[in-house]
Amino acid sequence: MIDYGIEESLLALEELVKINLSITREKNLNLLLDKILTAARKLTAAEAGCIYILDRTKRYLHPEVAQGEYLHNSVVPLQKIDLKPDRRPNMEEVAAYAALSGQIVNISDAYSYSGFNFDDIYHRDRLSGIRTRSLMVVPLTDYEGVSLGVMQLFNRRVSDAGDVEPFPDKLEGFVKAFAVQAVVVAENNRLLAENRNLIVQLDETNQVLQIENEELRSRMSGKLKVDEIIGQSAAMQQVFNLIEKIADSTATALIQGETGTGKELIAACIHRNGPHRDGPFIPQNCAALPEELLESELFGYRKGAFSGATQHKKGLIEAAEGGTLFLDEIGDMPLKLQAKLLRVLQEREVRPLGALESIPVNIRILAATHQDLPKLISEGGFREDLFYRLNVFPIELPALRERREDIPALAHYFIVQFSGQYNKAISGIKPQVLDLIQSLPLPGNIRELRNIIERAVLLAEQDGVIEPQHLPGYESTDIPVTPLEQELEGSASLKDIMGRLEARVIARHLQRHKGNQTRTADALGVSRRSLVEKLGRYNLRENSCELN
Ligand SMILES: Nc1ncnc2c1ncn2[C@@H]1O[C@H](COP(=O)(O)OP(=O)(O)OP(=O)(O)O)[C@@H](O)[C@H]1O
Repeated sequence: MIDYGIEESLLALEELVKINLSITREKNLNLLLDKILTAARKLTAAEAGCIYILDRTKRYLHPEVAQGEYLHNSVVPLQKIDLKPDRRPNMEEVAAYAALSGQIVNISDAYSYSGFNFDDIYHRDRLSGIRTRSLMVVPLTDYEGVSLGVMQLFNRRVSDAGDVEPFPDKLEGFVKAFAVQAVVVAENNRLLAENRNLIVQLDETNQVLQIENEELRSRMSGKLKVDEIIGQSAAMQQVFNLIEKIADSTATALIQGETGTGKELIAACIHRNGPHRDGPFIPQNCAALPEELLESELFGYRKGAFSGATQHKKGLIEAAEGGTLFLDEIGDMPLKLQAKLLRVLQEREVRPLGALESIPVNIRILAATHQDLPKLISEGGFREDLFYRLNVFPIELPALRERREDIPALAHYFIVQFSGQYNKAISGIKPQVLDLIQSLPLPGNIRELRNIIERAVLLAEQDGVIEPQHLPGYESTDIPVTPLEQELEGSASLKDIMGRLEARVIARHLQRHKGNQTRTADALGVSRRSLVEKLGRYNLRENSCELN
């Protein structure tokens, strides 16, 4: 044990450095707290001690470690301490007082001091037969005053045979400095542990999602291969059921859904699972080309069919032989081409521009649209007969907002995809980011979600996780607190805060106007009577001269 005479300060400092080194190496938070307490007891020659840690709500101090015969094995276990019983600061309980005020409390004899309620200590002493005399209560705060908890040290006894002594005042600064160091180490430790937990949690979530997905796929894919299509929602399950029913046939299907809901993906899935799977899958967007060009793209032409036709060109219908032609945005197909397409569907043959003969084709035709085709029919923009031909098997794809439960799995899927593409090792996404995404309107559906995740992966740390600031247009909802607000917010109510602010402003103006009430009232835009009333209320009268 160390006694702090002036000449022994150097020795004590050396001891402090040793202790600091040993606690810096400790990774387990509880063991670390235990080491901190051992060290503090050594520094102060305290017979016993304990550490309380503040919980996340900042409301309760929880006993974490206790040392010394009558605390450690006590028949009365240490209880958690409420910092604000009945919403009022608990200034009676010494540990609560130290935590709330940030002050060290140093008491030479608990039995002759009446400033705090020591009933618990007296009760424990009665049961243990040990008398608590001196105690030092140290708030565990870091350099910025952020509180971790409180350390209590009991009964300074410099030698085993000696009496209990008060803790010397000059020890306070020393213990406080030690506490700050210890808190920083503990806080870093806690953050590290939290980070590790978070990563483990993310890994677990990923694994769960992966397992769920695999299970789902194996259930679905008794026959159906739905790789690359994420969708555990009931709405998507229905879609998979439908696909399974038609996949075996060569039936035409009309896939309807908003932009970005995955129409092309579903079409490719039908193709992959159908009898034409070994043939080509050829997609063509009917809205992407003007009429003539679309016609020659789809139907092809013979040499000399028109002025620029210098050689034969096979159309996509012919090129899709033995496979699937996917006509996206079919609602935008011009009426003339609709008539020609109907013929292909009915006759199963195609006649290129300028050809005399038709060519038989064995293809599957799938079509998709985001438009309301019956409405288009009623407006004369779409052929009814073609609609019925295509609509043999309608598949309605739900918007992403109708199946938000799929968002986490989709997000993870895209994270993996883009992490690979951009050579990053992103390990997951924070739950609150998923919450944020799930609350977005997402009119662009899965394509929009995919873009959001691609951007987030690019912005995230090389081996980090996706955080809120990686989302587009993210603004922190934490409004920064000014130092003045911080200071004033110690007051209990808004009225109290406003009062203190008003008093400060008036005092400052009074000072500026050398106590002259009339000029101060003018400057503040209030009547002199009102100013006088406020001066009384805030006890500022002596700062002003009434006769001016
Ligand atoms: N269920 C899904 N699982 C994984 N990725 C999906 C899913 N649905 C769509 N995607 C992806 O979202 C993007 C948009 O999908 P797709 O092009 O199939 O939508 P679309 O409905 O055909 O869009 P548009 O109407 O604009 O043509 C693609 O990158 C696709 O791979």
